[in-house]
Amino acid sequence: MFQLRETFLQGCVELIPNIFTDHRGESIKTYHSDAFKNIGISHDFKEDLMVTSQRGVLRGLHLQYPPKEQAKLIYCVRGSIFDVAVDVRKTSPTYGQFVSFHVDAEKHNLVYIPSGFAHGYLVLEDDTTVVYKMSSVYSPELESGFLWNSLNIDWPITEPILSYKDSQLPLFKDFRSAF
Ligand SMILES: Cc1cn([C@H]2C[C@H](O)[C@@H](COP(=O)(O)OP(=O)(O)O[C@H]3O[C@@H](C)C(=O)[C@@H](O)[C@H]3O)O2)c(=O)[nH]c1=O
Repeated sequence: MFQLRETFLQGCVELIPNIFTDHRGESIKTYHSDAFKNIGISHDFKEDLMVTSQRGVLRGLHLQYPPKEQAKLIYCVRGSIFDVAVDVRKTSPTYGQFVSFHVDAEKHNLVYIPSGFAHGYLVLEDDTTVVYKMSSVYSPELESGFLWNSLNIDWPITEPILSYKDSQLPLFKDFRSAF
């Protein structure tokens, strides 16, 4: 039901869903609990969020700490993003390493990011709408993160539009992971 594309960061994967097309349009299943279980993703997802942003907006890099850590399933329903996941699992051999994806409403790809990763994205087109499923509810007191450009990520922008909160995040080198 989903084509799985693994990355070198264990657990962080891209998924390509089947697309059913007929003369009326198309149908795409973005989530199926048994199919996800078969590829090792098993969550009782607790929240969905739909976020629209303009081109040049960068959100991240964010994570939420235990006991409300969040695995995320991300896709675009309109437009496209440069999506980044950074491994912050302290015992991981790939700690501090990252992977990026071009997530695009026209490609219909999805990205699954386990907990223990920081996440962020740059919006590539005006009126891009991103949908996330999250495995825990939003808990602002457990939010953490680090500055978007404090790792060597190849962001295709030099002066993104940031929230004030994101502009004040610490550098990655000063960030202490609780994972
Ligand atoms: C993320 C989030 C925000 N909010 C509210 C709080 C605030 O008023 C408004 C905007 O919040 P923020 O500025 O934190 O939103 P934003 O900067 O878009 O934060 C998001 O960034 C991306 C990269 C992620 O991975 C998400 O998990 C989340 O951290 O929305 C919720 O109610 N629930 C949520 O899950």
